[in-house]
Amino acid sequence: MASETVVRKIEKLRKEIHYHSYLYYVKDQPEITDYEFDKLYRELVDLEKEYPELITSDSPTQRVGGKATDDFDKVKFKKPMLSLSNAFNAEELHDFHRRVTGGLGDAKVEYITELKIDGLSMNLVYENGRFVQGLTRGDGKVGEDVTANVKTIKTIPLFIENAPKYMEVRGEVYMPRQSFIRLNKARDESGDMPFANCRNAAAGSLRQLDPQVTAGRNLDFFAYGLGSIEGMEITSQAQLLAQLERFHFHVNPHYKKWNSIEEVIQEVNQWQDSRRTLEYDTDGLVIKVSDFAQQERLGATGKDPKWAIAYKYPPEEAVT
Ligand SMILES: NC(=O)c1cc2c(N)ncc(C(N)=O)c2s1
Repeated sequence: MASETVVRKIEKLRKEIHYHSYLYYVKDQPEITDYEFDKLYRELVDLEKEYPELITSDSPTQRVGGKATDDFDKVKFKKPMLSLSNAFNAEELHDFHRRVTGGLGDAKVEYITELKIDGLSMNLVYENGRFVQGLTRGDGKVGEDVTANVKTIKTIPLFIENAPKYMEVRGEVYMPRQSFIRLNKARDESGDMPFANCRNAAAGSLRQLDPQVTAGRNLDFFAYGLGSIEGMEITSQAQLLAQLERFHFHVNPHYKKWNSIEEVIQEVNQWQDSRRTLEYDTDGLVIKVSDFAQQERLGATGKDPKWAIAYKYPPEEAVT
């Protein structure tokens, strides 16, 4: 039976490895060498081999631990995942603004803009800080349980310090462009059909039946929202993004706050071309009323929230 010192040693190693993984994969600012990291990891693997009863699902050694499955369980969301209505030009953004100010009795509105990532939306469930379940969006009411595959995504924290009792984090799983190009080259060489775009490649990689295959696809995740939550008070989208960063999630850095729809329109125009320099595909910008109380007041019609809209860029001409 493991002694108290072994238990403490294992917990210390896990915390260190989680932290250095965050620095390496999320911040891209490692503080130790790969050699030192590998030594810590090897030490934990050896201790867990010696004391298997101490292995927990949130240990960094359990990222690629799941077994292959032949289908995914379907799970009902506590809080449905809404979809976004679209705007395709400035006039439609003015219409959105008129609806928002009308619905808020002309109160002052702060907007926040975030890049719309071309991937697949996910719901990640954390209980007392431990990652316990990853669900695809599905139809917004029922998602598919792809937990074993989600665990292989290195920027998704398996354990969060000072987390609330229950928290659902929402965001986008995506495949960086460089990984997409490498994957299609390998598929071409092995005679497999190439994926049409990054989004299809991410969806195909996440819905793999074998987590070992998913682990090799270099998927990433941008956190941007919350599902059901207990034990944490957040009052705005801007505050939420800052809190998700403090929880060590990968948060897309290009979010900005604005006090007028005219500034939002300028931001939308600014990204029209410059988004092509990013390392991942985007298909627009998401514009949200930042204040959560104002979001509540505006509510949602059916599936679409009235406090957010997606501005969509025309699809890029496919490179022939
Ligand atoms: N369907 C949705 O509600 C969203 C979809 C997306 C997406 N693909 N990328 C970014 C965000 C965001 N930052 O809010 C959202 S929100």
